[in-house]
Amino acid sequence: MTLAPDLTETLARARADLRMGVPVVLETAEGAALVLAAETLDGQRLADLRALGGQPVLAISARRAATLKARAYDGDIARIALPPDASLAWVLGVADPADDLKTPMKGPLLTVREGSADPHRLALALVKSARLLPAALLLELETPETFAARHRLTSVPATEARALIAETSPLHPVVSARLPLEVSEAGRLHIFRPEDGGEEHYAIEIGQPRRDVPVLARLHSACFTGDLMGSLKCDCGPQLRGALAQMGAAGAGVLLYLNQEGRGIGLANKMRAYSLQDQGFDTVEANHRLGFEDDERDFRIGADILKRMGFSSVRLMTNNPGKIAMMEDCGITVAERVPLKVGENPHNRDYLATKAAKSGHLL
Ligand SMILES: Nc1nc2c(ncn2[C@@H]2O[C@H](COP(=O)(O)OP(=O)(O)OP(=O)(O)O)[C@@H](O)[C@H]2O)c(=O)[nH]1
Ligand SMILES: [Zn+2]
Repeated sequence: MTLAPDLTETLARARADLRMGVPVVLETAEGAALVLAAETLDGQRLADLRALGGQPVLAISARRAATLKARAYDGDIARIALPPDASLAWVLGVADPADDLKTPMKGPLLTVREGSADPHRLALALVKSARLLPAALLLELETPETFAARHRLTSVPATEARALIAETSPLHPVVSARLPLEVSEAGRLHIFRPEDGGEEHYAIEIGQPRRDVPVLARLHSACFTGDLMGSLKCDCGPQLRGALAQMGAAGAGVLLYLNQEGRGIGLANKMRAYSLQDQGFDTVEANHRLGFEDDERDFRIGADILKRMGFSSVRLMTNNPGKIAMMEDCGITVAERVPLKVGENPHNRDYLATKAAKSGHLL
């Protein structure tokens, strides 16, 4: 018997540590590396890192590297050698594009090309899954065997973690209860919880949809600003209410409310993107400058929930062809696309036009 955490639980701990600014250790085939998330780094930990000796490396995504004009020898990521005199502000400036225009980074940024980039890639995947900016400091450890235990740090076996982090965590139904809604008194809310300590996702079932014919369905990604605050910058609120209203009128349907705020980058990063949009960048460019892809959502989650609820075929309410392709890939038949065009206003007109031009949304 062991009470020790398994790999999934260890990764959840590592994410929590990184969010608080606590370093974690990656055990690699060659040794081990200390990892710190750039976003939550502080002056003391930077000094502690330097005191260990060696050459710290700041890993960023190729997207961010393109903005900073740093060479990304590793394809999808770049490894910048931390200059000896680099301050905390310097590290944060590489990670966060907020002041790119006001105070452009002074180059050239020296990027590393020798050795394996695998630990750096994994570190970036970890900080991203912790909803932090995709930038991490790594230092190869001289005495890997005892380091984590001596400093009471979470230690992650890199090879096994790499495979696990690419997978979608299994989801389990927790509870469901009757929830009368304005659009239909026959509402029911289901809660699904992932095994990896991540956010729960919800399904709202309206009426008693048949499982043997395509169900009217909507995969809605959380948007705190649009869904709850009535933000005019996007069309999420009207889409959410419009979809529920159509399901209510039809007497049956299922709406998945997926907690993938900001197309999977989290609310804090979405607000960073909004700041960049105020500097003149569009929704896609803003994500790229932050180091993210324009859409970081994992749509397998939605397909898994539908299957768990017994649905295999949907009439999908969306304007996003990517969602349709992803559902089909995940084994859900999209029998019909039901357009969902509501809520255009002067503030979101450019946002919607960009989605049509760059993300292939159907107008
Ligand atoms: N990163 C980022 N996310 C945004 C921005 N505006 C809205 N979002 C997020 O985008 C998601 C909206 O997704 P959906 O409503 O599923 O929209 P969609 O993928 O365009 O597809 P359909 O609405 O189905 O046509 C929500 O998670 C919002 O929080 C933005 O400017 N930047
Ligand atoms: Zn929105």
